Amino acid sequence: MTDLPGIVITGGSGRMGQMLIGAVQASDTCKLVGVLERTGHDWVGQDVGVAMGGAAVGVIVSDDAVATFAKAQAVIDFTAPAATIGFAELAAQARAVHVIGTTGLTEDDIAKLDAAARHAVIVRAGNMSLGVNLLVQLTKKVAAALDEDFDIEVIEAHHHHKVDAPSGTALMLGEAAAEGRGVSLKDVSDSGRDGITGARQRGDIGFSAIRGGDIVGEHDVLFAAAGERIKLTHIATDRTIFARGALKAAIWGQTQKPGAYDMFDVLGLNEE
Ligand SMILES: NC(=O)c1ccc[n+]([C@@H]2O[C@H](COP(=O)([O-])OP(=O)(O)OC[C@H]3O[C@@H](n4cnc5c(N)ncnc54)[C@H](O)[C@@H]3O)[C@@H](O)[C@H]2O)c1
Ligand SMILES: O=C(O)C1=N[C@H](C(=O)O)CCC1
Repeated sequence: MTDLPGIVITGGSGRMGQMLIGAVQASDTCKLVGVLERTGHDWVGQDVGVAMGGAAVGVIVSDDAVATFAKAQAVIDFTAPAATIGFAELAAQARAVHVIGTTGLTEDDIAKLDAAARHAVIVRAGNMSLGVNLLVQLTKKVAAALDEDFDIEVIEAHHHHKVDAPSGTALMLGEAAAEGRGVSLKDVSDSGRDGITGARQRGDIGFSAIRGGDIVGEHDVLFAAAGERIKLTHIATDRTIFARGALKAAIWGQTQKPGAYDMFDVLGLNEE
């Protein structure tokens, strides 16, 4: 039991943080060694089991990343971009695998993570579920099979607390569609339409975001042509699908060399 990889969960009180704590506690492949929250949060200093409304589990929520990461073989991080960038350097110093689910990262943020991955194992994905990662592959294949007579639109829906758009998943799907078409998403991306936008440009990949209620996460990739439409869909109804993928990544990362990885690597979905 004591040889199991020790996991630290950052942002422990969050929607994903609580889901991840539950998943680690229920797992027989890893153990919970630390939980981090931001300074000033009312969970800091409390036993995490008690903070979550149950019995004490012997793990006190901390706001000291250096001391907490020192106990970890893996840090699972679903927080916010600024926090994640800081954690990457500290996880690398602690030689802990850094599993990143945080979305809304800029190109500059990703460059910083790639720099940290020269010395550390980092697994990052905008969506850690098996279903979405399969959908990404399907999207690439369908986009490669169709020409620009088919307009590609990525439509996503999430709960009303979500702060970033397009979602990390929508961007993964858009990247896959662009790759299938042999173009760069940067050159064809069309998001945030409002007002007199002009007609749709042939070859563009469009994004639309819906925010409402408690929607966990829904994604459609629409291929629309004259006379026919194809729609690929993923619907998440339970956040455990993301936690399951993140735990898998944390365990998988234990045997990898430093580098920047994604869930395709973890799930063995990379094509030859
Ligand atoms: N990749 C995936 O599969 C996946 C799935 C779900 C959510 N997400 C992403 O995960 C992130 C979190 O989502 P959520 O719904 O759990 O959000 P949330 O707001 O419920 O939780 C975020 C938590 O991070 C904490 N936090 C922020 N800064 C911190 C810091 N410096 N130190 C410690 N803790 C800090 C907050 O206090 C909060 O508890 C978002 O970016 C979301 O898009 C990714
Ligand atoms: O709830 C969220 O926030 C989610 N974020 C990820 C994204 O941005 O795609 C994955 C789905 C849930």
